[in-house]
Amino acid sequence: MFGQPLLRNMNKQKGDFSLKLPHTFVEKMNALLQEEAPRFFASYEKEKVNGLRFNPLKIERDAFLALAPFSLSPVPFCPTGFYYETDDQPGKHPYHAAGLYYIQEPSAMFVAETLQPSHGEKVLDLCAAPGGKTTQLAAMMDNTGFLLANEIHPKRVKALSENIERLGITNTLVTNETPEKLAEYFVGYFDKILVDAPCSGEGMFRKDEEAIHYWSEEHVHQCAVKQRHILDCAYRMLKEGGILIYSTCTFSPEENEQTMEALLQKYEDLELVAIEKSAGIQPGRPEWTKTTLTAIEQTARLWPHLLLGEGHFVAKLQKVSPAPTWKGKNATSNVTKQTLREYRAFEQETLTINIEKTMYSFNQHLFALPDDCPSFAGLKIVRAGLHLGEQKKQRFEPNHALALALKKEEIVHSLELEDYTKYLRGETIETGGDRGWVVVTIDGYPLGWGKEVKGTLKNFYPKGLRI
Ligand SMILES: C[S@@+](CC[C@H](N)C(=O)[O-])C[C@H]1O[C@@H](n2cnc3c(N)ncnc32)[C@H](O)[C@@H]1O
Repeated sequence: MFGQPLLRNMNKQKGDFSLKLPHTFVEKMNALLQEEAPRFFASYEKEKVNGLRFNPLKIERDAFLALAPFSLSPVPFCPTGFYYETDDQPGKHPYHAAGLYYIQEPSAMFVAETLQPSHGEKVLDLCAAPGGKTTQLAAMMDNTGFLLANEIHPKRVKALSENIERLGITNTLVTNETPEKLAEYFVGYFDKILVDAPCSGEGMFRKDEEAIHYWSEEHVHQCAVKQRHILDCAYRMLKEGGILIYSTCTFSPEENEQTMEALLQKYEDLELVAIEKSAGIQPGRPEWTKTTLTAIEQTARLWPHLLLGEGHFVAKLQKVSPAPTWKGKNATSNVTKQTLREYRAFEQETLTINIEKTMYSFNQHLFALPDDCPSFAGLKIVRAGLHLGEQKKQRFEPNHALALALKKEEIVHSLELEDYTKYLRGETIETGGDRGWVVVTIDGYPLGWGKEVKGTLKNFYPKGLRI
């Protein structure tokens, strides 16, 4: 349902936010922006805007708009993105648990749009948690090809993995590695790489006031050093002709224009590719580089005073000369006949489809690997494609991820409920049926498993997700 959140939000005043901004940051932005600075600082007095992206892996745009009980208006630079009103609280709706959308800051949606991965490509999201861009990339790839989503921090990788599960993503390997380790494995492997870099977060001050407390000039410098190191690793993993996207949510030229300038000076075979700009998106600033590099105008800046969203920087580069080619092998199945037989017996009873992928088992857990999945021996794997379930004594127990990756017509027994809170709270539900494995659906969209035995549905909604 379309509403007018833009105008209402634009007019909401937030109080004197600029008073909380670090003094040195204010001085620096004044010096950089000069006569534009008052408009920039005025944006801190406005309420932040909220965004969500519907999930085209599960629902089409018109069906989503007909179903969503929120006030929505389109984000001009992302076809799947919408602004919503703060009072809507889409994160609390069962449609969120069903993975029909991902809540994401609107400017952040522009990054994956710039990468534009195609079906069947090999794509790396090197700094991926909590998964805003990974989930967008996987949807653009229509769950085909191979997507490696990596996150260095063990706690943050869990959130990434859960979001991938909720959105029904099946083409992704989730790893918890350093960029250096991945660079040893994947020399010249990827068609497209996203480095959504850790940064000083200046563009998020309005959304996340904690970022203000972390800010210092020293932190900006440390981030710039870290970013260059991550980019070195990304460069090694890019194949000839491959595309690299670099993005931050900060304003500082040291982390943006100057990081790109240093990268281009270091690697002669990297070239900037022009990013198409519309809807208030601005070019990067040559005058903020050390060598007044004109080509930097091809990069993009999203400013909170010029569009409805927070601050972002995006650059697109291409590797133009021959690169070493990948020498690795693809993963092969390690599954025993017995495990496969038990899974197929479950599948025949429960699903109307056969999942024909390379099967892989970690301990008793069975996964359907993404197409052309490279061998991952020695890497810290958090999720390997679609988690089908666990082999228990003489039976197969399906995983939550499988329910969330299915369409209603792929399920033999499903159950619509009048009251979803009971299911999402993990309670047992009296159904009167005796059908075995059942997928609980909301308006036909899977929420999770239940096992219906002698009139009662035993609840398999994961404990960690219960409300
Ligand atoms: C801007 S956030 C990524 C946001 C994510 N792409 C999304 O759209 O949801 C940057 C990520 O980089 C990770 N990071 C921090 N230090 C890193 C390093 N040295 N190498 C790789 N990633 C790092 C952080 O943990 C963080 O999750």
